[in-house]
Amino acid sequence: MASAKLQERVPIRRTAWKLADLVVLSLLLALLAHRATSLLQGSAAAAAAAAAPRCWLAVTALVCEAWFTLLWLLNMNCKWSPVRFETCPGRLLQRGDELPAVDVFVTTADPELEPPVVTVNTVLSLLALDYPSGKLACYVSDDGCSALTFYALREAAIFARLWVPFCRRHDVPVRAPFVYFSSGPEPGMEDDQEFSREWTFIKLLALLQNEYEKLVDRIENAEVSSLVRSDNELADFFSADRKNHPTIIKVMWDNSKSRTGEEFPSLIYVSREKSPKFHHNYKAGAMNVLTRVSAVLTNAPVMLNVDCDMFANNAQAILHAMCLLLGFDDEVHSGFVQAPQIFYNALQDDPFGNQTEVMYKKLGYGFAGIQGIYYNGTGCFHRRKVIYGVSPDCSTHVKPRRTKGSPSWEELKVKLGSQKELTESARSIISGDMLAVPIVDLSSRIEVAIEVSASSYENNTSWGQEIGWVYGSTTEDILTGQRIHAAGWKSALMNTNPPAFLGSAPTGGPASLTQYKRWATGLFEILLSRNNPILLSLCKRLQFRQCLAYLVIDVWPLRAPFELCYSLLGPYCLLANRSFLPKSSEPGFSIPLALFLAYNIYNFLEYMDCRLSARAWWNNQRMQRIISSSAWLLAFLTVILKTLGLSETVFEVTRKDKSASNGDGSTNEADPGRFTFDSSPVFIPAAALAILNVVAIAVGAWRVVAGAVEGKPGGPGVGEFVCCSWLVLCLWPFVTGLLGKGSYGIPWSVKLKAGLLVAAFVPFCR
Ligand SMILES: O=c1ccn([C@@H]2O[C@H](COP(=O)(O)OP(=O)(O)O[C@H]3O[C@H](CO)[C@@H](O)[C@H](O)[C@H]3O)[C@@H](O)[C@H]2O)c(=O)[nH]1
Ligand SMILES: [Mn+2]
Repeated sequence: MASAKLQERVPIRRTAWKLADLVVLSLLLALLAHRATSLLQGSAAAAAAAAAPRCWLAVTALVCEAWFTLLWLLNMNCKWSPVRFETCPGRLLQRGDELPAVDVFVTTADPELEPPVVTVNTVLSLLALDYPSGKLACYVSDDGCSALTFYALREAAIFARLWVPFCRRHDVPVRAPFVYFSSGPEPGMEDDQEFSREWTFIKLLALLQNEYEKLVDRIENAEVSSLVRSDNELADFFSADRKNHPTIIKVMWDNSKSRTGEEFPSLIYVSREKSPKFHHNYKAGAMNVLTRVSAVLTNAPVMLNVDCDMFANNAQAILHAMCLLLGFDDEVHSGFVQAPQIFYNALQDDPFGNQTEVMYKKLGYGFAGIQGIYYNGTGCFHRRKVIYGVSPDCSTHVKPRRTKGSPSWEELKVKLGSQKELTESARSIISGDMLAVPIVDLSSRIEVAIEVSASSYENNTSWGQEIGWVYGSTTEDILTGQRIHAAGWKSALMNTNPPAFLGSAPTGGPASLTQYKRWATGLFEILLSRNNPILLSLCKRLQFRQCLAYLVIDVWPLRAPFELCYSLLGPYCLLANRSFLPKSSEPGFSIPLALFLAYNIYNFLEYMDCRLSARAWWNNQRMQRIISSSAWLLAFLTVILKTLGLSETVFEVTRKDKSASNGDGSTNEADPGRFTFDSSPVFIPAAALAILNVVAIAVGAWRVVAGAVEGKPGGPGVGEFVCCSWLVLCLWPFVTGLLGKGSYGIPWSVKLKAGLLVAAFVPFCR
């Protein structure tokens, strides 16, 4: 086996980075020490003078700085020992072994926010992947219960009959039609072929392009209301209310009916039952239904899940994943295999700070070196048995009795629910090897599939708890990944060139901040739940360092109050004529100065290390301040309100732009990189912070000019001015937004509320 290793785990050396980590850490500690000693001296002096110590300003600063130090330590732990994995799919093919079947899940929820053309491209790219057609099945979950999505997929299935064989025969690199047809024929593809073959190829290509354009045209101009009435297959949608309807499952294509040479994987449409009586648990609920439906239909031992906007960008994606699923001596090393989330519509220099590339390369590889990369919700291959809550040491045989920490077969049956076909399929998955034989005739099993997708099916079972995708957080991916790691599994980061999948990142202020708010909300829900990493590490098998690594992400919403507090200190001091940092004349001044420089240089170098631009660094560090004072802060407050029973958290679906149909990644916005606003409350705190800092600088500067500072030794110095100016630079989109027009301007309602917040703050600065 060693001669033909399918994968290699390569530790990444980072000695210089470790030193830099320690430099920043020691500066943070020096700052804390300086703060603590001057606090002690201050209170001693106050005691001697029998005056009440007025030290709360310094105490606030100390608490925040202690928090920042803790965060730095958490980050250091996470990044300390990164690894990457190399995969060799060529060897997999050479081995000629049989490959395990894969069930592919695509989720969509709203035909308005997620245009069906986008979903269709994703599905086509997956159907055409390099993998035996009989071993792949694609399930599309439609939480929107949309006739249009159904119609689009049915049309796509017809197109797939031409598309899939074409892609495989001509080894098309990217198999999402919109990418292929927008990039023109691959250079070299026709070069070395004879003239006649080239000519037929070009003719075929023209035919396909024409067919694709017709497909897009049909989808975009479909008259849904008349279709539902005239088309028999669409009749189910006629009276369907998306929040209250029975399950609709249709086999759009059954591969076993393919003619030889024209095979392509089965395609199944699933719109699970919705009923006002049951919470549907958003994407996690959809994934659990897909898991059960596929269990009774094709029951593949491996499941791949992608969001509807995430097309396969590397034809060998599944083969690479197989290298990691099959390539370890012990399968515990790859409970799941996650591909990085990379974006195709990425705007230059990441203006909205949501391309997360540095996060992947620094934190993601760091996680990979501990217990494994986090599950990211999309582009991930799961072992089905892992999803069934099986722990690594009980995986080869279903024990009749309980073995340490793992459920017995009887228990598992209760947990999975009583449906016979489902429990039987689960039994074969848990006890069998990776080569369980798929069931052939799909249409004979539809009734059963409908049964297991009922809203009430999960009552008195463990779905959403110990089995399947975990409920209770709008960031179900991190939560589910944590549960898998807590069961003792490790995970592998799959890094391919070109990237395995590409998705779309939201653009514009409202969409980006809403997405960050949802993530932070979900993360806070995780922290407050019994599935928080600390408990999982104490009571289960989540490794301690992995727990600390998860905390780096999970504490996003908790960072907001600390960062807000700290960013209020500067303007407070300028307004109140006080200071919280050492003066430039004092020896302690060099500590915050060095820290400020070291921290920013460190971050800047990380961007350089990832081959990103200086502009991308600036945009991200700026967005960090904006996100913290808007999205994370609101998420923090929302969850507090939810805990008090005053509000609910919802999964707000991110809008995906339709660039998949026009093919050039362009948006309607004149300047897509410029920050846009709407009247959402998420903008209020950041707008208030921008106004406050501008006012504070004006007041502070006026005092300097009027010479009012000299008389008072405790007044602000350079440090406070730098803090406020830096914040104004970071919040610059908001500063210009105060005067901007249209979507580039902050709406009056937001400005008014922000103004009121500032007015409420100023009286404190006396
Ligand atoms: O009720 C719902 C809501 C959402 N979705 C699907 O969930 C996916 C992710 O939703 P999206 O709005 O695109 O969220 P993003 O912020 O882009 O997604 C990231 O964050 C989510 C967790 O917050 C993860 O689930 C995703 O995989 C991850 O890409 C999409 O395919 C949706 O169709 C459903 O199926 N049902
Ligand atoms: Mn998305």
